[in-house]
Amino acid sequence: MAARKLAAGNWKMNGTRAALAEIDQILTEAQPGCDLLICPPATLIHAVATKGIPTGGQDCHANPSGAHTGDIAADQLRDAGASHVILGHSERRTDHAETDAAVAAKAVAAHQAGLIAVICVGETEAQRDAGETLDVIAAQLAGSVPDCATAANTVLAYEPVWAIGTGRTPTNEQIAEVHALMRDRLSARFADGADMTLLYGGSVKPGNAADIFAIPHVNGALVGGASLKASDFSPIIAALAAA
Ligand SMILES: O=C(CO)COP(=O)(O)O
Repeated sequence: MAARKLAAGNWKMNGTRAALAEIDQILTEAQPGCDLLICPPATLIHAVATKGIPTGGQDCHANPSGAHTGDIAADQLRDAGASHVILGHSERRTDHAETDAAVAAKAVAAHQAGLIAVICVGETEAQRDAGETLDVIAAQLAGSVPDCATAANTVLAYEPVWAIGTGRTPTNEQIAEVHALMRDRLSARFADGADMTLLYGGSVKPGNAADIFAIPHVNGALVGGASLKASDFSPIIAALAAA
């Protein structure tokens, strides 16, 4: 099997039920050969999943249940209709001090619940400026991706922290360098690492999507702001389908 193409939208803390009309519009733009995923806020997971589009959470707890006010278990996401969960997003790593080990434990919980883990890695601007990007990514991959990862249960997303929500993107060469490293490390560690879907995320827009999808080992995108409106997300889906 080859890596599947995936256009994933991360709605972050945006959207109320009024936003569900966008899902209907996005569904009309679905393309053969390109998987779709919407990760809405937890309050909308069930409603989005009910529309028949693959749906993901944005985090889960490492434990299956218990006294963890405000948290959500992988099984609960699954019960609400989710098939995926984003883990280790830089906003979680920063806002909630999530370590690589915590992300890996969440990924194990996600796999046990039958969810596909979308595990995020990415360097800060200071780390890039210091020439540490490849070391940072390699360390995050080693620490955040659990041994039970397979191409069927895990997707990786490279999201440079400095490119998220800023309108800035790395050069194609910089993206290519990181995705090649990811492919190498995953292939060396996992029997089917060559088939794992690798996403790029960070200021993906209709205007830059086709260029980014032409980069080797970029199998799709994890899109923030431009996934909130079908008018922005649909051309990105079309660009991926055409890549
Ligand atoms: O963080 C992101 C997706 O998870 C990227 O967000 P933007 O597309 O808004 O830069």
